[in-house]
Amino acid sequence: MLALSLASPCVVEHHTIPVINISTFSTGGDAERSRLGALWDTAMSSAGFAVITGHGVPLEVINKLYDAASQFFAYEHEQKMESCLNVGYGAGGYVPLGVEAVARSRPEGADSPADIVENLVFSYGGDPEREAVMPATPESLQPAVAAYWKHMLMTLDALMELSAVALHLPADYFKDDFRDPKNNLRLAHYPALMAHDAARSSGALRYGAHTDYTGFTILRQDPAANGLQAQMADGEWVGVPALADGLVINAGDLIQVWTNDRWRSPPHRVLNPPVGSAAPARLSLVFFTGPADGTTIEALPTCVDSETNPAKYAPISAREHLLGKLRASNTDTKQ
Ligand SMILES: O=C(O)CCC(=O)C(=O)O
Ligand SMILES: [Fe+2]
Repeated sequence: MLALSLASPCVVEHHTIPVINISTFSTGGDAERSRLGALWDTAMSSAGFAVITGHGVPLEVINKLYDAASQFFAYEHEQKMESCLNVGYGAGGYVPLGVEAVARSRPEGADSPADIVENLVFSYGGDPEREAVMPATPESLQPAVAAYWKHMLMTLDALMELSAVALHLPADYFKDDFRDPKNNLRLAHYPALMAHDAARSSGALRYGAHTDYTGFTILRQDPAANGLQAQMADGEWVGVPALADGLVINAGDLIQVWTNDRWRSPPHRVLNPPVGSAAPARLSLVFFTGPADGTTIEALPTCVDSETNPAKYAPISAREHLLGKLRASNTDTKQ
């Protein structure tokens, strides 16, 4: 089917990102669960991206985090830097503009400029005792992170069960590996851009082309400012719809390795709005997920066959894999 690009109205796209309503997965009978599983398998095998609706995360929970994060990013630079660990992206806390260059995580992007983004990152559910940094203000931030995280865990459980059904594995196949999952919440603020902003003419993107490193990413794309594009297997870049009631899901590298290339970890990027017109700020709520650190990632039993489809990757622990990616993607790689 042909569809007009969201990013550029002049470009005709040959692919589209599937939108899947998963509301009947938990309550439906076997036939309905298999139907959704088949849709999921097709989405992850082709685009590696889908937009889910009917996910059950209340809009109020999403909006509270969006509002609290917006308040944080509106603070003066000095105040935000009080939450910065100065160790690059990956350790938690505030990461100012100029530090992250995500495209450097791929060999073809080794010389990429820094992304036009600042981040606030959490790794432990917003628990002030465990987070490396939990900003004291705005006061609404900590409870908003904790509530959002709780709903992300429920969404993650549903996605892993849906994936098991899609791959013809027992529905609880991933339960043990996700009892103590390794998740991160990245609040990503792409500042408003002036019509002829210097960063834009230097070739920098809001977020350079990359793949995500671990399991599924659950992304709340700003409904007021799209810009996310996914790359299809034939090289075409396709706009990912920013639906107010949708969550964008994409498979990360560990999913591709785990499924022995049955599912794709697709490159994706956040384009700048066209030069010449001012662009509003954009705020993404990005929840990266993955199995427990010690999980060995090797071809799932339904994705490998010693004769017809041998394993393509050497086994690797989830932790080793993530550390390698993080080392490559900070502008100061010594950190
Ligand atoms: O902000 C977005 O839309 C995408 C962010 C992203 O790709 C990421 O955080 O890995
Ligand atoms: Fe990403």
